[in-house]
Amino acid sequence: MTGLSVHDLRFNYGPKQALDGVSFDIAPGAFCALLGPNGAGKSTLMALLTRLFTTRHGTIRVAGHDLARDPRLALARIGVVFQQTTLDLDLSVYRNLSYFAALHGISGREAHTRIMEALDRLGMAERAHETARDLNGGHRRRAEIARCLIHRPSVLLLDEPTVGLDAAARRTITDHVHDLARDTGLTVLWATHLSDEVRDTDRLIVLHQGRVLADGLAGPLRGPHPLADYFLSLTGAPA
Ligand SMILES: Nc1ncnc2c1ncn2[C@@H]1O[C@H](COP(=O)(O)OP(=O)(O)OP(=O)(O)O)[C@@H](O)[C@H]1O
Repeated sequence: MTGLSVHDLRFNYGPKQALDGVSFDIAPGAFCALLGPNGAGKSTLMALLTRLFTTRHGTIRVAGHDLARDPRLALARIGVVFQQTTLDLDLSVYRNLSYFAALHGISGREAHTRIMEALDRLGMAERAHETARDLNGGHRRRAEIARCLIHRPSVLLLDEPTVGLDAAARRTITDHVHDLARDTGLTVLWATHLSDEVRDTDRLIVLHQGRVLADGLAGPLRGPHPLADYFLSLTGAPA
């Protein structure tokens, strides 16, 4: 298994149990939507997957590397898009990506090739020399996703990456990331509370109050019902 594997993960904020025995395996090249209402535990899970938080309860394996035992190897295989933008708005798109490449020890011609390849994948090559501040929200997000690809990760983690974007920009970004999983074998974990971002062919994990309530292909799970109705019936919360 070279994708993402989580086993019996538990995490507490003091007396508050945010994750209560979360387990799943995501195969390489799969697009997995992590659907949960506010407070489900999505951000806590992302924080554990990126090692912002640690826990003694449970295991995480990234591309076969145990995150607790081999953090450097595991983290090197991850690309992350956080909820809040982390671009330097005063730099060009290209400089944002070349700075990130340098942090990963990639420079010169190799860095240039990877940067342009990544921007091209996200339909952003023509905007390489625009200042990040001048981009709209959707283009900023695409630049951030391109930046995540520079070090050629195996697993891409996105924490509600479409928050604040309009419907067209949300659609473009979800399409791009689905294409990435299909074309490059990248394993994707896409946290969202919006059921319209999930396709029937996606793997779907429903998280609620720190527990996995459902895990499978989205189409068969929802059956004849719209996904939003299925989600409501499981969690009592709208999506
Ligand atoms: N620093 C904290 N201290 C105490 N409780 C917290 C803290 N951060 C989160 N929680 C609680 O842990 C639970 C999971 O929160 P988390 O932010 O992981 O959920 P989420 O699914 O990401 O929600 P959202 O979509 O609102 O970001 C919630 O009940 C939340 O109130």
